[in-house]
Amino acid sequence: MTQPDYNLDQHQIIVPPGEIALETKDVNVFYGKKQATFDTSLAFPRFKISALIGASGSGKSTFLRCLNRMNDDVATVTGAIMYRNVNINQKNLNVYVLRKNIGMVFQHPNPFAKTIRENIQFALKKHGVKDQTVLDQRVEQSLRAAALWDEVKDKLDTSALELSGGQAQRLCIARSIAMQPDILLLDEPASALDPISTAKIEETLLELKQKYTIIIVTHNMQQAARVSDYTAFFHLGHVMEYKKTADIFTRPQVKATEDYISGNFG
Ligand SMILES: Nc1ncnc2c1ncn2[C@@H]1O[C@H](COP(=O)(O)OP(=O)(O)OP(=O)(O)O)[C@@H](O)[C@H]1O
Repeated sequence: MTQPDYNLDQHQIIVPPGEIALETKDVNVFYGKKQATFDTSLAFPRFKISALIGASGSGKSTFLRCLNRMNDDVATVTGAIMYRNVNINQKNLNVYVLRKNIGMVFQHPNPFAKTIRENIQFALKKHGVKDQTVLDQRVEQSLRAAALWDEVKDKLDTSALELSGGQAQRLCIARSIAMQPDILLLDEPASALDPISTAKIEETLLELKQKYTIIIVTHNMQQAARVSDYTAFFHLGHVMEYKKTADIFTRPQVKATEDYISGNFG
C-alpha cells in the first residue's frame, strides 16, 4: 500500500498534566549517517501507560531504547533525556544504575537458563542484596505483581525454560520489577504471544501502572487503545501526534495519524 507524503512539520504534541517521570528534548538517533528519529520531544507522565505506535521502521524501538541507553553501542544519540533532573543522555553516566531505575522487557521472552527463583534473584544479588529473607520476599512480591505467583509458587526451583511463552514473558516482567524500578520500558512484549497470554500481560500492565510509569512499544493499535493513557504516533522517525489515547483514536488531528489508525497504511 503506497502512503502519501505527509508534511512532517505538521504535528501535534501535548505535554500531559501532572508529574512527568521522563522527558526527552530534541532526541535524534543516527545509525552511522542514517538518521532514524528526528527531534523527538515527549514527556511521559508518572504512573501512566504511554504507548508508542507506528508502522514498521518508524523508529519506535529505536526511540524506546534511548530511554535506558540501550543504543550506546549501535547508534549516536543527541539531545537530552531528563530523568530526576539529570540528563541521562550524557557521557560518564552509570548506565548500570540507570537500568536499575529504568528497566526493560523485550519482544521475545528471554529468561536465563536458570531456575525461576534464580531468574528473579540474579540481578538483586549482583546489586549486593545478600539477605535471604529479602531475596525470598522479592521473589514472591515480583511474581505476584507480574500475576505469575499462583502458577509457579510450587515450582520455583525448576528451570525457567520450562515455562510457556506467556509465563516466560511475565517472568521477565517480574525480573524487572524485582529491581524496584521507577519506569518500565516494554518493546512489543506481547507480539510473540497467543491472545490469552496477551490478555494476561495487558491485565498485568494495568495493575502495574499503580506503582510504575510504563512506556510500551506496540504494533497493535487495539492493544494501545486498551491499555494506554497516552499515545505517540511515530511516522518515518517523526512523532506526528501525542496526546491522550482516547483523543488520538477518536479525534486524530493530523492526517498521517488518521490514515494510520484507520488502516490506510502500515
Ligand atoms: N541496529 C541498527 N542499525 C542500523 N539501522 C537500524 C538499526 N536498528 C534500526 N535501524 C533502522 O532504523 C529505523 C527505525 O527502526 P526501528 O526498529 O526503531 O523501527 P520500529 O518502528 O521499532 O519498527 P518495528 O515495529 O518493525 O520494530 C529503520 O529504518 C531501521 O532499519
